[in-house]
Amino acid sequence: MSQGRIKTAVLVAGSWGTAIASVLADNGHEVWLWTRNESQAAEINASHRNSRFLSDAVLSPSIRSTVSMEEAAKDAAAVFIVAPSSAMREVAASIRPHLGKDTLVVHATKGFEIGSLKRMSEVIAEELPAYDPRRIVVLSGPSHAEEVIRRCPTTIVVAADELAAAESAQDLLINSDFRVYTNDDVVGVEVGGALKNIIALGAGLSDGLGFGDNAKAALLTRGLAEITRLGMAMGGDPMTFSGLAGIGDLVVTCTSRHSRNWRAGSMLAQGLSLEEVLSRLGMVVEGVRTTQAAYRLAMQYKITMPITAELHRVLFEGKDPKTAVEDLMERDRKHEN
Ligand SMILES: NC(=O)c1ccc[n+]([C@@H]2O[C@H](COP(=O)([O-])OP(=O)(O)OC[C@H]3O[C@@H](n4cnc5c(N)ncnc54)[C@H](O)[C@@H]3O)[C@@H](O)[C@H]2O)c1
Ligand SMILES: O=P(O)(O)OC[C@H](O)CO
Repeated sequence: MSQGRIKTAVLVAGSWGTAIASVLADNGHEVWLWTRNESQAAEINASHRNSRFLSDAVLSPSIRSTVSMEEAAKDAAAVFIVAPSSAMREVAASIRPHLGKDTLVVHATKGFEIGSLKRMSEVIAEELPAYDPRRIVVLSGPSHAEEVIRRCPTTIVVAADELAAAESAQDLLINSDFRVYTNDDVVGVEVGGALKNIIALGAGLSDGLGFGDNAKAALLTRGLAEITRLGMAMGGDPMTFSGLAGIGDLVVTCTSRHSRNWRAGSMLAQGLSLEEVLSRLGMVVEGVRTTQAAYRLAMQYKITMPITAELHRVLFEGKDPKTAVEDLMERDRKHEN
């Protein structure tokens, strides 16, 4: 069922927010793209470009950018929060005064809050206490902004406890280039989307070290096993990890040249420090913080996550990546399942 043209707000104007704004504009909706950066808003409005994050793309002239949260979110029928996980609490809190009772809230962020280990929908629910948490929608799946903005065929999933909310998000976003499935497993979709970034960092490291295709297939397969173990312990449906937010996103992030997580891993393999890698990329690499969060979640839920644990040692304890792979290969013999 079509909702006709509605006012939408997209927060913030990074790579993924800009790509989602473009899908909404293509579908004929009124789009307000919020950023805290005045020169970025001016560039989007004057030249229809977001040169820092999607340098080759020309944006729809119907996308309007603003630094005013009130202008973006007031009377919006749907608000899409596409902030880095580190900024989620701050951005969600800043919408509170402007959010209508019936506004649809969708988030597309892949990560956990590092201090509390909460999922993003839990953080949003805390910051928007008057909003029905069953209507918070999570958007995830294999989707690089660089391809969505070129209208390459892409499939994603939107999940909410209340299926009607997920269907409203599906209705707003779906078109012939962007196929949107619904799901009711919020936990599985959020956890799958967050944890795949850890494995993508590992895949980049493995590729950077020249370990070849067998090693990468092993990382994806055994990575999916540990994602599924933790995801199920947190309450996710095992089937979700065979879907778009699980294996789908794992494949694209571990194999695409667009992936910042994969690129960060391959740069670490060249001997760059984590600080150098993050400064050279200049965009969010969620897998770094997610490795910290998942390492602690694995202890909390008493789940074995050997790849995550080794990556934690490489990223934060100065372990040599080659030694980490050797240690993974020399673990005690195991039964596959
Ligand atoms: N890029 C993709 O293809 C893609 C696809 C799917 C999901 N995601 C997810 O979307 C989220 C955002 O990633 P991105 O790729 O758009 O990141 P990005 O690095 O391209 O942009 C991040 C933006 O957030 C802004 N920002 C940072 N802290 C802020 C704060 N406190 N307040 C306001 N704005 C702030 C930055 O200025 C920047 O504009 C991540 O969780 C990522 O995993 C990204
Ligand atoms: O570029 P990455 O590694 O942050 O991945 C982006 C998306 O999550 C891919 O689905």
